[in-house]
Amino acid sequence: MNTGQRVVIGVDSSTQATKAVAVDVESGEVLAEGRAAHTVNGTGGARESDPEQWWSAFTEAVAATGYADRAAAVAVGGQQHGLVALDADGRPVHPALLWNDTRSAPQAAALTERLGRDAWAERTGSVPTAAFTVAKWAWLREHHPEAAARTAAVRLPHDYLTGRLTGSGTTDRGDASGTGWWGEHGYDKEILDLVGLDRALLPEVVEPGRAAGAVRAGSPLPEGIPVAAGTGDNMAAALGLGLEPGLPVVSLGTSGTAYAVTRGRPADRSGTVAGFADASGRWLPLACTLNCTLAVDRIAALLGRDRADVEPGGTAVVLPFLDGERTPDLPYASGLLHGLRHDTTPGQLLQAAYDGAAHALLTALDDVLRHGGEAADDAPILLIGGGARGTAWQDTVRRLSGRAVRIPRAAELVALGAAAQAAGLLTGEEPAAVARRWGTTDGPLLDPLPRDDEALARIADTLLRAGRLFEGPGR
Ligand SMILES: Nc1ncnc2c1ncn2[C@@H]1O[C@H](COP(=O)(O)OP(=O)(O)O)[C@@H](O)[C@H]1O
Ligand SMILES: O=C(CO)[C@@H](O)[C@H](O)COP(=O)(O)O
Repeated sequence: MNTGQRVVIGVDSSTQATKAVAVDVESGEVLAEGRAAHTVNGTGGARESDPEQWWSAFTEAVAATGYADRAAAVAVGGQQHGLVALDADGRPVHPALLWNDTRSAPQAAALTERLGRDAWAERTGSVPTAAFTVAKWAWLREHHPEAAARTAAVRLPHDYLTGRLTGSGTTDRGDASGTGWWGEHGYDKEILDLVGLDRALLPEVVEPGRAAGAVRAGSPLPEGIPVAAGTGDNMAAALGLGLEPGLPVVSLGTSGTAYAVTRGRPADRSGTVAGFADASGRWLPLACTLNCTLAVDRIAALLGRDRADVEPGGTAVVLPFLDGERTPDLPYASGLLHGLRHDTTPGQLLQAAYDGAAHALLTALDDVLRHGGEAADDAPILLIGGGARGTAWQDTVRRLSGRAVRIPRAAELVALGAAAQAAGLLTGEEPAAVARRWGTTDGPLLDPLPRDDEALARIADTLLRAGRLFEGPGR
């Protein structure tokens, strides 16, 4: 063992699992990884998890690295938007309402109507959809008023875990920007009043580069080591990639996301692009879909095929909106198959599911770059998340974007971003600079394929004509 070696732990508490990496601060070598799964409960539009289970998974994944007792600093990246409402003893008053829970769609629509799209985009950077915490809090108040009344603290998933480590209520600008009640100048009192939420229930927003606190007793980590602010998982991945303005990222996981770091503050009144803050003082315009790898894997299973077993050609369109959809904003949608012919093959249907899942992300990419004002038309896409390992996903992104694609060899970029934030506390460097020094984007560059405008047009046309099939109750 190298006794002078400094090790940090970075954690990704995502929808399906917690992943932890132990990283050498100097070289960036990932020394060990740990993982523990979560349960997501709910049918129809409901998606809930037990925050206590996140904490158990956190301790299990961190301990599984084998480096917990040697860690010099730690940070947590977490799934965005989830509502964790705690009572005065720090216990959840209700299971956490996750980012992909669409029951809050009516509340999002009512809130959007109340202030108007322009005001939301101007004040918070985003027009709220069902994903945003503000809509979830409004849903909780409406459907479980007794739980809302008992709430003494409102947290996001990464705030909850950071709070379990430090004993303090903290968040950061990146994750706060996904709530719908935070703007460039802090919490928005008028929006909080609109949803009857007391500012005193919210965590302190820790400045980039500052610590959230120190580890207290009761975790596998050494007492007293610094805990960095942490952030939302997409912001953590941006740190983990050492992202510079103009470089587009597409992440293929439970959610699909397309984003870039920008110097300008985005404000898209159409709502396609969310104007998130990043974790370092810049911005992170981002488009997010609810149906990505899980939906395509489900369709492969229905077809009885391996997920890589795709075939080109045909006229079928699959809109794999198994969970409703957020981009486009169709929370009541379900999956749709159109354009089936006698000669359509199962492999073509599976390819159509990949195309349908990638379509919204890749068409939103230009908007993402434009809304931050730093478009680089021919920059390669950095392709990350579990799906980036699959050749069918890689080829779909190349064919529907017309861009080259780089596949970073580093797999756990959210956890690595959290590790870079923790390392930055020790070395005084910017976390993104730490990640660049670690060479986290190294990996193969795949050439672009000619953009398949025909497939894109076919999907766009089906979406347009499906119209009322995707509408919800009362529309
Ligand atoms: N080799 C692969 N090819 C295609 N998809 C993959 C591959 N390996 C993992 N996946 C997909 O990656 C998903 C998990 O991605 P990940 O980014 O870890 O998820 P999360 O969003 O929960 O962090 C799984 O749903 C799985 O379908
Ligand atoms: O809601 C969003 C982004 O706005 C999602 O990207 C969540 O942050 C969940 O991510 P994963 O579980 O897919 O990592």
